Amino acid sequence: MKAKTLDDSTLPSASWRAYFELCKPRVVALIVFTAVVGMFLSVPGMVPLRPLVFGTLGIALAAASAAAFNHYLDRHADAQMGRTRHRPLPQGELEPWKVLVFASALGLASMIILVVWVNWLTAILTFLSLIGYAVVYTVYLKRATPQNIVIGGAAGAVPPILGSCAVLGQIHPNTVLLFLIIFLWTPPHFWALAIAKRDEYAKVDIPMLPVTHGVEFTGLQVFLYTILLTVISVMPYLTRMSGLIYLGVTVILDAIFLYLAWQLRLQPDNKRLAMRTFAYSILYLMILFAALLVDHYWYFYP
Ligand code: HEM
Ligand SMILES: CC(C)=CCC/C(C)=C/CC/C(C)=C/COP(=O)(O)OP(=O)(O)O
Repeated sequence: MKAKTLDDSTLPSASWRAYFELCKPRVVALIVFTAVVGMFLSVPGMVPLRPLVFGTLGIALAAASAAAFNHYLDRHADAQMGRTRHRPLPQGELEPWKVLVFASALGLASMIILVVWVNWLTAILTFLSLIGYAVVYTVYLKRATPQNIVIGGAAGAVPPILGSCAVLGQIHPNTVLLFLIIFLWTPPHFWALAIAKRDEYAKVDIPMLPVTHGVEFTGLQVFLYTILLTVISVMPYLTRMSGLIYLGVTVILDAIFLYLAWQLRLQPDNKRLAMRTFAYSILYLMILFAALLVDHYWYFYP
């Protein structure tokens, strides 16, 4: 544990910042955004207020809980990697038992909100995503196979289905397409970062693809998954779920992603390029989901 001084974790604000960081706020923000888009795409007009407010809150709390469990369970590996060394647990800003209580409390609050004010199906599916990420991925898959993020990625791809379920009480077929988009986006998103950080993963014996199969093979996989992503990303237009605004935006987004992934395939040792591809992947998903939303309402309120 770090010595207590007046200018760090002993101050309440520093402690709140640490708890906030446990929730991986930026990741959770994008996850929640995909869930909210799933809600809006399930109805022609405005989403009823109750599922909108409580569904969003319940899903956000579950994702934050999963993130906090991940901080707790990975605290030893996190202490050894430059990218994660600054986190609250490796820094000794919080004691592990407090993080466990915090993560459990968020998870419990999420379940109560979803069961009482939303519906059982959303609560069950959200719970499965939480367990999928916090337990199946973090505890088992991450250290078991280089396909860890492909399988574990399913948990992060479910939120649009959760959003839709919160509104309709059932799974809308359109949101399965949104699930597939995030599912196929995850490998290029993460493997681009893993190429850049492969030495750190090797140091802590985590079998990420660039560690087990090298950067050339990983670069090829990033490119191939980006092609699959391109194909699935135009499906909302082809199935008439979305219109020309969505198609126009997506084609541009895909072209840039394909270009970056192709470059990465040619120069898989280029860490700067790998980080640029990773950063772009986040922008890609954000803009694609925003385009789905704008497109949906453009045709209802032209
Ligand atoms: C198994 C699935 C996934 C894996 C393994 C993964 C992995 C990662 C990693 C290692 C980082 C870097 C975090 C850091 O350095 O603090 C990251 C960042 C990020 N990820 Fe993912 N991710 C996954 C799924 C998702 C999903 C589903 C979303 C959202 C829909 C998402 C959104 C983000 C965002 C927004 C960031 C940037 C965070 C920041 O700037 O602090 N990720 N991801
Ligand atoms: C609805 C619901 C409950 C969703 C949960 C999904 C969720 C929180 C996904 C987060 C994805 C993510 C940041 C994975 C990285 O974990 P990592 O351990 O590989 O990365 P790290 O080394 O940065 O911690």
